Amino acid sequence: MHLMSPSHQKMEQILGQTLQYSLDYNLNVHGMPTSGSVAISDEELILFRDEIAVKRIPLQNINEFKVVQMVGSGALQIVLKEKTEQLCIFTQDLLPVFADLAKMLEYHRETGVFPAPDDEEPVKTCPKCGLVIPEQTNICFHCAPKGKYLWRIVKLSLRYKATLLTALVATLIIQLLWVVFTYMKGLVVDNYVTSGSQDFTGLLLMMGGYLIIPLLLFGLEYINERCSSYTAAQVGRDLRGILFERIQNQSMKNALKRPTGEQIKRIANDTEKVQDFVSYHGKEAVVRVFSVSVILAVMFWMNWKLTCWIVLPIIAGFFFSRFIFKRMNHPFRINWKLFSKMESVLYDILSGIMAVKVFGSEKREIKHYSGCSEKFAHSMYVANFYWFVMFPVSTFVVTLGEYFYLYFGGNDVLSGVLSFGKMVTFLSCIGLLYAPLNWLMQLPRQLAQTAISAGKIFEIIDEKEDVLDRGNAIDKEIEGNVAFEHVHFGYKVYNPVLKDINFSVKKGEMIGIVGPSGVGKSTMINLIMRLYDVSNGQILIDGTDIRDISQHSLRSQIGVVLQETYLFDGTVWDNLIYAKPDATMEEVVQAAKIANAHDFICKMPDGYQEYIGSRGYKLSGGEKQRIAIARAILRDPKILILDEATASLDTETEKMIQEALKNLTRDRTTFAIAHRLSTLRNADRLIVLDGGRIVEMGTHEELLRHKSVYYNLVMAQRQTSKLSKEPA
Ligand SMILES: Nc1ncnc2c1ncn2[C@@H]1O[C@H](COP(=O)(O)OP(=O)(O)OP(=O)(O)O)[C@@H](O)[C@H]1O
Repeated sequence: MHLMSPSHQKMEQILGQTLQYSLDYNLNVHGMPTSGSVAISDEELILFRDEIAVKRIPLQNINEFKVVQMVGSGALQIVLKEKTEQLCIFTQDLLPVFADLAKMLEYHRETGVFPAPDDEEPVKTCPKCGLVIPEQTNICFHCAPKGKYLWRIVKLSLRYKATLLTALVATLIIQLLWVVFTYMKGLVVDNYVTSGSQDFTGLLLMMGGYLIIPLLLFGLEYINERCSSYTAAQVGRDLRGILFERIQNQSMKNALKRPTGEQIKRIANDTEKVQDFVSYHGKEAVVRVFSVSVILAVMFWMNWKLTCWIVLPIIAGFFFSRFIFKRMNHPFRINWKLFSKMESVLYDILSGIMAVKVFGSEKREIKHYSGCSEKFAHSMYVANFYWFVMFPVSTFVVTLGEYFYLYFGGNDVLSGVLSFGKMVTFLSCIGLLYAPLNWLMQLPRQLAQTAISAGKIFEIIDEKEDVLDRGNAIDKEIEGNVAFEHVHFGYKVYNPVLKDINFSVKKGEMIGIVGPSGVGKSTMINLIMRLYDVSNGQILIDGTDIRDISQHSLRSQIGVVLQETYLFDGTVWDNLIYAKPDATMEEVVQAAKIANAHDFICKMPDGYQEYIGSRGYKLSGGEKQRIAIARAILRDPKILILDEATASLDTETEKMIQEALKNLTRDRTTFAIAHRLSTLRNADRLIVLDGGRIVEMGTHEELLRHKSVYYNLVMAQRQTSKLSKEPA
């Protein structure tokens, strides 16, 4: 449930009835902070103030719900029979949430149905803390279980148990060897230096034995580095693979809700952070904790009283870092967001470099990007501020132990309780102890960053898909009969674009879809391709609901030519065979010939192997379009979709492309959208949309005779064409 205040259940208890929605407002009439909620049950709207129901209005008495924007705030209003009443006021950030609530209530008023919050996500608030979840995320980062994310990374790394454990064991042995090495130093001092034994041979043997340790350390370091790097590289690869696959398979709705730059950041940058954690920080954390435990055990064994003086400040330091760590998450989250924003802006500017140049907005974009960069730099400083405080304070607190030791240990040596060699060994142990401790004190910063990156990765991986293959979905060879039965659709369920659409098309028919801009023509073909699922009703292909056909099978039998053809960075050949990777040379050339593309391809210096650059920038609009048609021909689709396929072309090129399209549409079910109505004159039938509904259907001549919406559109276009001297 998304429209649910944190006190939703409590309000249900107070009222003794189930609530459909509830939302908290936060300002009183004077604009001062207050706490209250608006709750909607099946029958009533109830206004709560400080958990007391202060107003109850039957829904049937309300004629309209609306949200008005004020200076820095907003208000929810209801229109009753005689008056308009302001129900509550809230801060600007809650405006979208309340606007969604108002739309959903309007939808209920018109249809009697409460849009199910699980069908749609108009507003997302965390049920635990009540904070609004940002639109492009599905989790509340305030409450997200950071430890769980880190644990999932560990589990992923366990796929490479052998190398991971080898690295871990090698590092543990390295740490142990350092302890032995240090202990031996004390033995040398006590037995050979301060004892006055004059045993030079013994000293030499001892030093010889010493040499084995650095040699072992060398070998173990090599094993450790090799295994760690290997494991990290594999985990990074796996994570990028899983994430990329997930992003590829997500629905259009999910794909569009995050800026591209942000998705790139997640795949490239966040997986790298996780990789660093696996290769270094995660494993080292285990090893350093182990080292600290072993060294402390040795020290307690040697002299527990002196060790206590060392341990007390460490405990104080530990609690201090814990306190700071909790406060570091929020600034690092902001820092992540600003970095992601900076990447998105960069991606947007670079992708639209043509528009930037055309509008001469270089300076504006430089300022725009610098602004983002500046904010990011500031957030980095703020995020690290806690760290600047924590690190020196913790280091000071922890090293106090060394001062205590020097004083009390020195007293013991002077009073003969402790040997000088033991004191040296103990001092070395303190040195050994502080090295991992210092490292561990830096860990919170790394953990905070890794947990945020891991959270962002798992957020996408765990995302609930809204367009899924049904359990019994089949791969079906389709013929091309299409039927819409009572189809309703809205990108937001309470904001319908298409309403009760009914028609059926026989295989091989050509259907033109016409209507004013924004009426839902492209939406209709998006539904045929199942880029979105209908909100109500069904679309049948050869009598089967398209939700029962696997998405791969369905889309592989649909060909699309859009107004804006997307060509990938590569050669003409690469782009042509994108539609059919196993196409032969003959098939490709044949398709290019039918699409009237072969001649211009052959005129290019490298012919089919000509490199056409990013988005095919070396080609003209008409050439790109003919490549797109050749691609559609190669695919040999049963259903063809032409969305403004000739809109941006001059008359000469359009003629050429119309010819190519005629070849393409033969014997295929075709849905064509075109604003230039003359291009649809030959369609078998035209579907005319207005206000989200089909208002007319028939041939060009029939609809002209009908003298209604289509007739008016044609006349209006003829009028404009006369002025511009273009064919209508
Ligand atoms: N991904 C989307 N998310 C939310 N709303 C959308 C989305 N795509 C389109 N819309 C809205 O749906 C409505 C129908 O859009 P659609 O593109 O289907 O219209 P159209 O008839 O094809 O328009 P045009 O002729 O201008 O291309 C518009 O109000 C549009 O703003």
